[in-house]
Amino acid sequence: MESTIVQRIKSLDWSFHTNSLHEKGYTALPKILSANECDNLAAQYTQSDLYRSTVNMKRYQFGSGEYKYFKYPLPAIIDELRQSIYPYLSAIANDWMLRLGIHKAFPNHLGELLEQCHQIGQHRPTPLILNYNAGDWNALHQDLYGEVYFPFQVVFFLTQAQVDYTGGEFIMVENRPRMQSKPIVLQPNKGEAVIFTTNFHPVLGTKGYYRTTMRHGVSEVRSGNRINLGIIFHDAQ
Ligand SMILES: O=C(O)CCC(=O)C(=O)O
Ligand SMILES: [Fe+2]
Repeated sequence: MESTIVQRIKSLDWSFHTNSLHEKGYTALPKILSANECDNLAAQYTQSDLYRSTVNMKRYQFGSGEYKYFKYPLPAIIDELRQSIYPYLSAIANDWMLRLGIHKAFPNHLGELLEQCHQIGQHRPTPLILNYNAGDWNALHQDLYGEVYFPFQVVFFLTQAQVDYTGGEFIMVENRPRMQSKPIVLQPNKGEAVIFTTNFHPVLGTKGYYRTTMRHGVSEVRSGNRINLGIIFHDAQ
């Protein structure tokens, strides 16, 4: 992959992905990171000076496995991904707020959103790298971290299903008011990504838009090692 991150993000079919986010609350992106970029990010898992904290998932009953939150300054590739994807999503986020009658407008640039986070004491970076071995899993959850939050996040798959690991499907559950929940199971390839709602998804009903809430997690890894990069846009308290 010769092109810059900005060029790769720009060349995505944003009208397709925008539609898919509106319709389903998530969208699966094609390969964005090269195998080499994935390997480098995964190999940096043990480089402790890059991270501000390490979470043992079992200890907090979040599932089983381990993840680490990056420190500022973020590695350049993560910063570029986060900055370049954000503006496409802030436009959709603003449509969602209008549809749901929520008086909230997200700025067009990530820097301004982070500024809003800082003003209310949310200073800590949220991009993270997750590492699962056989038997590990991630309980259904949301990544909100404070009063200011951005309604989308992105997860990049740094290892290859059926080669590096088996099991470990990416799971989303859409909770529909007064209806049974919708399960969504994805197993993207290495270098691919999924954009999904952090909290809720506006769905058009007979009386206008209503919200469903979505949670995400990971099914048990049956064998091997699965490493993913999560990009959350808001800073944490
Ligand atoms: O490992 C995964 O695919 C789940 C990652 C996750 O929970 C996140 O990116 O917020
Ligand atoms: Fe998460």
